[in-house]
Amino acid sequence: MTPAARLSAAIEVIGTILAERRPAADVLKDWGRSHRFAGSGDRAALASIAYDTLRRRASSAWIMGERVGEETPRGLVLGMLKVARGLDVDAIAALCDGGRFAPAPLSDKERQHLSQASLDSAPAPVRGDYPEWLDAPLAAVFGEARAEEGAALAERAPLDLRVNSLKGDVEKAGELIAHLAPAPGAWSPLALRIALEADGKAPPLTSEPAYLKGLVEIQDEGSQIAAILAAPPRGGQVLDLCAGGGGKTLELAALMDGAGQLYAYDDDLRRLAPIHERVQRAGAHNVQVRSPRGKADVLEDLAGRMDLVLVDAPCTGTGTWRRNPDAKWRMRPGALAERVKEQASILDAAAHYVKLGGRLAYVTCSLLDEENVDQVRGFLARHPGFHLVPPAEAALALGERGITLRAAALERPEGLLLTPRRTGTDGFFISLMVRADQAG
Ligand SMILES: C[S@@+](CC[C@H](N)C(=O)[O-])C[C@H]1O[C@@H](n2cnc3c(N)ncnc32)[C@H](O)[C@@H]1O
Repeated sequence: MTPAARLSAAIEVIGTILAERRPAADVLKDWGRSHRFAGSGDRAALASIAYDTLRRRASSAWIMGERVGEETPRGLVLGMLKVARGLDVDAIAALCDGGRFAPAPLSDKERQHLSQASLDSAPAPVRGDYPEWLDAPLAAVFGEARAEEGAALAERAPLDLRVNSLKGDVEKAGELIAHLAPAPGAWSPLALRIALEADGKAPPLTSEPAYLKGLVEIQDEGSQIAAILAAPPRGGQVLDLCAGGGGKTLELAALMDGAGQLYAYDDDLRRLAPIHERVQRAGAHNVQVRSPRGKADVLEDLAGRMDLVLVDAPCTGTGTWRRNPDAKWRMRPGALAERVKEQASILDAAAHYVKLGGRLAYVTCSLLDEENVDQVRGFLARHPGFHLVPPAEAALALGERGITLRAAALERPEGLLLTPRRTGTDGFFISLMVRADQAG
C-alpha cells in the first residue's frame, strides 16, 4: 500500500471506531482480516496512524475547526498529521492527491485550517487531549498544569522491560537484547527501556530468547516502582489480592528472592489464567495461585496473617492513556463512580488479611483523586487501626533514587502520584498503610 492508501484506510478505520464505539484493537483486527492483501508493514502503519489520531483527537479536531463528538474521521486524521507528526500543508496535500486509493484533494477550507490554525488559544481539554467532563477532576489534581499533563499522556509510550532477578541480572539481559539498544530506567534498577520505531511500532519482544527464558518481562516502569515501594519482605507472607495476569506478582516474587510465600488471587478467573504459565517461565517458585471457586472463600486461611497485602485496584486507567488512547474517549462518569465503589469494597476486604504490624499497599493506574487520595482517606476513616506510611518513608525502598522520585512525583500525604510528564512513566498512585492496631 502507498502512504496515501494507508491514510485512506486510516480514515475508514477511525470512522468505524467512532461510529461503533468499539475498541481500536478490535476494529484494526477486523480490518486486517478483510484486507488480506495488506502486509504487516501496512497494518502496523495503519495502527500507528489510528492510535496517533485517537491520542490527539481533541487537538486534531480543533485544528480543523471541528469539535470532539461532531468531528469527521477525515478531519481528525488530517489534523493529526499536523499536530502529532508535524507535517505542513503541502506535505499533507501531497498525500491527498485524489489518486486511485488516496484521500480526496484538500478543500480550500482544509488548506486554510492546516496552514493557519493553532492550539495557542485552545482550552485545556483540547491542549491536553482529554474529554471535557474530566477537566474539573484533572484540575483538582494538577491545577493549571492539567493541559501539560494531558499532553504528556497523549504521547506514545516506550516499551519498558523488567529484568527478572530470579533468572539473571541487568548486564546479562542487556547483552541478550543489545540489538534493541535498551537504556537503563530512571528509577527502577531493574528497568530497561526500549525506544519505539519511527512509526511507533514496538519490536517483537515476546519472540526474544531473553523473554522466552523468563529473564525479562514487559512492565511499565511506573508499575515496577509500585511493587518496589510496596516492599514485600523477604521470607514474609504476602497477598497480591488483585493479581490479574500477574504483572506485579512476578515482580513481588523476585523482590522476595523467591523466599517466603506469595499468594496471588483475582476474582476473575479469566484474567488470572495467564499467571500460571508466567510464573513457570519466571521461575517464581514461592507463588501460590489461589483461583476463585464459585462462592467458596479461597483466602479464608490467610485472615490476619499477611505481612503485606497489595491491592492493585481495578480503576479507570486514566494513567495508561498513552497505551490505550481510545479508552480515554470511551470513559464515562458512571464508570468512575462504579470503580470508586469497587475500590472501597476491595480495600475493606484487604484489611481483613493484614496482620498486626503488617502493611497494606494501595495502587491504581489512575490520576484522579476520587480513586486515589479520597479512597485512602475514606479507608482510614473506616479503619482507624490503620495509619499512613509517609511517602518519604515508602520511597526509601528505592534508596537514593527515592529522593529524586519524590521530587519528580506529585506527593500528597496519602501517597505518590507518578505521571508521564513528571516521571516519564505511566500514571500510577501508590499509598502505603500499616496496621498499628488490632481494631483494624
Ligand atoms: C489493575 S488490574 C490488576 C493488574 C495486575 N496486578 C498486574 O500487575 O498485572 C485489577 C484487577 O483487579 C481484579 N478485581 C476486580 N475486583 C476484584 C475483587 N473484588 N477481588 C479481587 N480482584 C478483583 C480485576 O479482575 C483485575 O484483574
